[in-house]
Amino acid sequence: MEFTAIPGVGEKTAASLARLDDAERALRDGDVAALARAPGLTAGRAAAIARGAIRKRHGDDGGFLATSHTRDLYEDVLGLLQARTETTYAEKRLETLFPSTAESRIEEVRAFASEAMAREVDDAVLDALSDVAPLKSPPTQRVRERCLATADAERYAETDEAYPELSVEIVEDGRDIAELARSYSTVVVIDETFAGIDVEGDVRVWPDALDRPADIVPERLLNFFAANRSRLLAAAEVHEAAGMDPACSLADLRDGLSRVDDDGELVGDDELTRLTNAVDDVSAAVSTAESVANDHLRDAIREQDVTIEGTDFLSLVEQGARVDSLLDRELADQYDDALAKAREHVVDSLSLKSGEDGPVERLFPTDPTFPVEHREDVASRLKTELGAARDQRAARLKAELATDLGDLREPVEALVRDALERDVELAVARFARDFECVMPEFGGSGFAIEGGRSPLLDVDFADVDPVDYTVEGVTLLSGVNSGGKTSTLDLVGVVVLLAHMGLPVPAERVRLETFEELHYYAKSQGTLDAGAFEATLRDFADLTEGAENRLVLVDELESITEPGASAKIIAGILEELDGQDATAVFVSHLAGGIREAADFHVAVDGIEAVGLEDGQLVVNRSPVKDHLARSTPELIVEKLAGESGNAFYDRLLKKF
Ligand SMILES: Nc1ncnc2c1ncn2[C@@H]1O[C@H](COP(=O)(O)OP(=O)(O)OP(=O)(O)O)[C@@H](O)[C@H]1O
Repeated sequence: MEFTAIPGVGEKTAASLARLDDAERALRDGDVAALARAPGLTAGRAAAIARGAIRKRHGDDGGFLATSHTRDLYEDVLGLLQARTETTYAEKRLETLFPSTAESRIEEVRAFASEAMAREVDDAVLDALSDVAPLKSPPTQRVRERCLATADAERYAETDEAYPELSVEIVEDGRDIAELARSYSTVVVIDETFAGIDVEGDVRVWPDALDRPADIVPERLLNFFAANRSRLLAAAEVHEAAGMDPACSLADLRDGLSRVDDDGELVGDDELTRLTNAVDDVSAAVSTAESVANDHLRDAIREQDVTIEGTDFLSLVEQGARVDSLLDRELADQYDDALAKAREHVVDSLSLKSGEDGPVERLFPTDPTFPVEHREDVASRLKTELGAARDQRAARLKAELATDLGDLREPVEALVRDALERDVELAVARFARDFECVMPEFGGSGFAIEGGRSPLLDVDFADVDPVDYTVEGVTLLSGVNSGGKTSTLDLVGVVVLLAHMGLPVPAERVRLETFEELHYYAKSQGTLDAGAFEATLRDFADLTEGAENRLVLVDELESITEPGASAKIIAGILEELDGQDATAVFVSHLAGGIREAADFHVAVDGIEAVGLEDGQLVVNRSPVKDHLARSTPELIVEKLAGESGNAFYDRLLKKF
């Protein structure tokens, strides 16, 4: 695949994507986590690239979000979905859902969303999901006790790249290999020519070394699983709690993970623990054994009546305190006992097995001496032999575990991905549940919303009054202050955006046209100066051109300039739109003036106050079709006219 063909992907990003193993799959699935593994790509950029790839696949030019306010509204809608995720992955993945004009794309997401809405939202699943994250690659860890060797300079580079954990050594002959075997516990020679070589030490000739990472560096797999332990266990839990079909045996996964600690070291093997402890305890055991022997001898000497011949006594006096011969003669048996006790202590405290205690025999001098001192070279030999036994066992166990984990390496990617994707589905399911959504139907012209409730209102969703609103063609929306005109435009915008994203909408029923563009203009913050007015007018001039089936939502455009001029401008824009088959809703308090200025019959809908209750307006939130709603001042004057006997209010009311 030509990555540069994706909108927004240049040469540099394409090169980065090419370094991924599974870029095409990741682009197809919108797998932002996998894309973000490409060097230099952030999760946000990965989502943008995934969007570009989707657009390209569906032939969508990406023009739906036509104004900055439309884009803001999309961000708000996306935020509501993202707030219902447990994982950062799902948060980013939701960014690959965008309003599209391509029917195939809308259909694709609708199929996904319909399935998602059927998912049960279970707290245990959400709990487990909060600990799931994309699998990470732990940093390369050097392994110092093993090396690779080759006489072939070409294979050297390849091997060095394949095994960054190990030293790769260039050798010329058997002597070089023997030399390496003295420095490393294990030497793996990768050249066939050395097959059958006979040198001392652990030397293996594996010409297929490049295909055997689990044998050569089992640590790689162990570290990977150790680093991802909590993510993997959480993904396993998600599968169980949600009753999903896991990509690998969860029992095997848990068993494998129980055999390695967080540092990638083996755990759970008693024999390895015994050997590891023995190596660590050799010095302490030997020194305690020495004390045991000396204590025994001291007691024995104390209790012994020593008869000493005159010549011996003379010799002692003349030669200094050499008592060895005396000990030999008088306490030979006791000395043997002392050594036996000392050796026994070493064997017992290190839990040595037969075959491992060879050096222990030679640990103390057999000729009687006092105080007894151990032989350091023998103690160190004991430590080296135990260390070698430990390393061999660890290497064998690591290789066995790496083989078991190796079988799980690929499936766990899918295991975690499936769990993360479930979070995306559950976000959609929770959104649909929280805002009582239905799947909209596409067809006809304009839109028809029944029982729509905006999730963006500043009141609790439970307190939002349902709104019915149908528009075909171009219409003005009039209504009392704070009646809900802006909220109605927001509702229409939200419903249309969600529908074009392929998602369910917060309403009882919705039918709508497949729009090409959504132009939404928010209320301007007040009268503009001449320059700003000109710029705004240019913006609106753009509105009069563009895709035929566009939806235009404009909130109180009149505030940009004085009412008379505003009415004319709005009338002019409406005329253009009316002639182009666009759908448009313009919120305005100037319906009368606009009608007068327009050269076609402008439809006016109205959000009406049905009365005043305790000084508060009681509003029917659903716009009434073809009805110019009375304004708040009119309602208040009417109220005063009815309540007080002052004829002024009656006269005033007639002016409305
Ligand atoms: N459908 C609804 N259900 C419940 N409350 C609503 C609904 N629509 C609007 N409101 C409430 O009315 C307030 C005013 O709504 P909104 O700003 O949409 O009115 P408006 O008609 O645009 O006002 P203005 O004429 O001042 O521009 C909202 O902040 C909200 O509290």
